[in-house]
Formats: sequence, structure tokens, C-alpha cells
Amino acid sequence: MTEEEHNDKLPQVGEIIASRRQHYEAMKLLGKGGFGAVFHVRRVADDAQFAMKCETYDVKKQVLTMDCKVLRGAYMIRSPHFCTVLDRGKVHERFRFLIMKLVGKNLWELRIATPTMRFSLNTSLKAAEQSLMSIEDLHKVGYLHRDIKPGNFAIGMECNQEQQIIYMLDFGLCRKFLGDQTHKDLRMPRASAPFRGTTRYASLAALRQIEQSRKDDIEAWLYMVVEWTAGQLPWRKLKGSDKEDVLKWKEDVRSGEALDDFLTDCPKRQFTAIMQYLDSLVYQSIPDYDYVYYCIQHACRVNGIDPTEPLDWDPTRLYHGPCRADRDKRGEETSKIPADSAAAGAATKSFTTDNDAAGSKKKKVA
Ligand SMILES: Nc1ncnc2c1ncn2[C@@H]1O[C@H](COP(=O)(O)OP(=O)(O)OP(=O)(O)O)[C@@H](O)[C@H]1O
Repeated sequence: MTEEEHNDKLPQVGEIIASRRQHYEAMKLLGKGGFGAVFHVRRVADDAQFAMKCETYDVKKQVLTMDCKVLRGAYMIRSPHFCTVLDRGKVHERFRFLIMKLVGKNLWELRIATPTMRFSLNTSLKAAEQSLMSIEDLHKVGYLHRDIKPGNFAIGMECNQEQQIIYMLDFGLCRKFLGDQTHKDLRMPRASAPFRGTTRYASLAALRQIEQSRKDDIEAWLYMVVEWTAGQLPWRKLKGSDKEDVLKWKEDVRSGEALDDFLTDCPKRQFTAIMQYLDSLVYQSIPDYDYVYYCIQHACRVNGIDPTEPLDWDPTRLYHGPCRADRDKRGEETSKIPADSAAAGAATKSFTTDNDAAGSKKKKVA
């Protein structure tokens, strides 16, 4: 199938797309990938705005089912860092779609729009904490992201007063690392795992084509946080295909002058501590997220950062983004709900009230 034929299958701006219950108008293309596209849509009945992720029928690797599973899991633990899914459907022989919460700019766009191409240390550290909470939540649900990068985190919409919340996006490369209900243990690592992710942020293990685990999402997170803070990574000029060279560079920045260069303008002691801690982990390790938060908090303290200091993209409002205390409280509440009961029921209901091929069709996930 040619690209043109593929594009013809996708919605056109202005087209009305129907699910079983609702009609949506495609307003604007937000992004396009190999899987299909994401559109800003309007619900015709009440003008409410959403994002619609479409996946054409001809894609080699289906991603929408994974998006659905992950978002359902995140909904069940009430994580504030994931978009809620409101509807889903299909357009015969063209595409399947998912209607979800509309969010704002991603963290890549926000950084490159700044005059110095970097965030203030205050913003970097606050964004670091929130994005790490989203990774921890994803791991709680049993999935690895495997493509942690700034383009996969976005802020909430200003019109909803949600621009202090960071959302995790794009679960197309996720992999379940825990077994199913009866086999809850860690899955056996494969002897060799084809590369998944984005070279610039990929962990050492990912670049070495070793099976990834929780530590690797956090290692990628650290490269992303360094880029936010320093405004660049030493290997920024290398291409996605230069995996060997990027790997060498990442091995190099573990010590000496290369480490100093890597962590220019960063809280060096705390970021080094995080990197050394991550390097001490193995495939089976359950990361000590609290230790990583502690290092971030410590970096805030020694740099005199106030917990309510505003974010770069929301300079007039004191910061009151989701914090770890809220999360711990939520954790206590959700742990009171027996698994497979109320929360699961509610979540499933919100996902199954509409027709969907992606949900009902049995499919092997990545
Ligand atoms: N819920 C949403 N609200 C607003 N924009 C969104 C939403 N979900 C995704 N986007 C935007 O749509 C674009 C593509 O989304 P997504 O990351 O899911 O697909 P992708 O093509 O696999 O991405 P990539 O290949 O760049 O990782 C991104 O620019 C993202 O910021």
C-alpha cells in the first residue's frame, strides 16, 4: 500500500466520524506516525473537545489495543498522569479509533520554544518528579514504556486549568513485564531483544539489545531530565541509526571529564547518585523510586527551590501539581478496593459501552 492510499484511509479534517453513541468532527491533525494519526476532535452533540487516536487497518503492528490496556490499568489505579478514554469505535475497512482526553503541548515542544532551549532548574526538577511518578504508576500497572522521551509527555490544557499536570502518552512500544493473573512473576528475559525506543534516550541495555526492565525506563527518564536541565545531551548530533556511537558515549559519561560535560548546569551530585544507583540494578530489580525522588528533592533543597515556585510555562500561578503525598493517599484508597471489584467494574464499563474491534479481537501483544 502506498503512503497516499494509507493517508486516504485516515480521517480528513472536517469529516464526521461516528461511534455507536456519538459523532465527532475531526478538527485538526495533531500528529502522524506509522500507526495512523492523532486528531483534535469535537463531539458534535455538545462541542466538547477530545483527542482521537486512529489506527489504520493496514498497520503492521497494532498499537491501539496496547494504548487501551495501559490506559485502563492507569484508570484503575486513578493515576492523574494518563488520559482517560471516553469512547472507541471503527470505520469499516479504514481505521479503528480511541477518543481520549485532549492534552496540550509536549515537553519537547515546550523546551525548544524557550530562548535558551532549556527549562529552569525549578521546572526541570518538578517535571522530573511528575514524569517519574507517571513511570512508577505505569510499572505498578505491569507495563514498561520502552520509549520514554520528552515528546511522550505533555501538559494538560490551560482551558481546564491543567497545565501543571504532566501526562504520559503513546503506549505503542509498551511491554507487559509481569505475567498474567495466575503467573504474576516477572517474565523470563529473552536472550536477545530487538531494539525498541529512541536512540537518544535509550538505556545502555536497550542499545545493547538486552531485554529491558523497569530500570531502563528510569535511565531513559534521566537522559530526558538532563536534556531539560542542561538544554542538550552530548550525543545530540548523532542520528537514530548511530546506536553504537551513542552507546559508547553513554558508557563514557559514567565518569571523569565526560561526566562533567554531561552534567553541565545540572545538580551534579544528585544526578550522579541517581545514575550510579540505576547502574547498580539488574533485570530483576524493583527500583527504589523513593530513593530517586529523594535525590530530586535533595537537588531542590540545595538549590533553594520553593515547592510552589511556578513552572516556566505557567509563570503567574503558584505550583500545585500532583505530588507524592496525593499519590500515597490515592494508593491507600485504591488498595482498599479489592482487585477485580468496584474499580475494575467501573473501569471496564467505561471502556466497553461502545463497539470496538480492537478490544474484542484476540491479538498477541508485543
Ligand atoms: N491525548 C492527546 N491530546 C493531544 N495531543 C496528543 C494526545 N495524544 C497524542 N497527542 C499528540 O499526537 C502526536 C502523536 O501521538 P503519539 O505519541 O501517541 O503517536 P506516535 O506517532 O506514536 O508518536 P511518536 O512516533 O512521535 O512517538 C504527538 O505529537 C502528541 O503530542
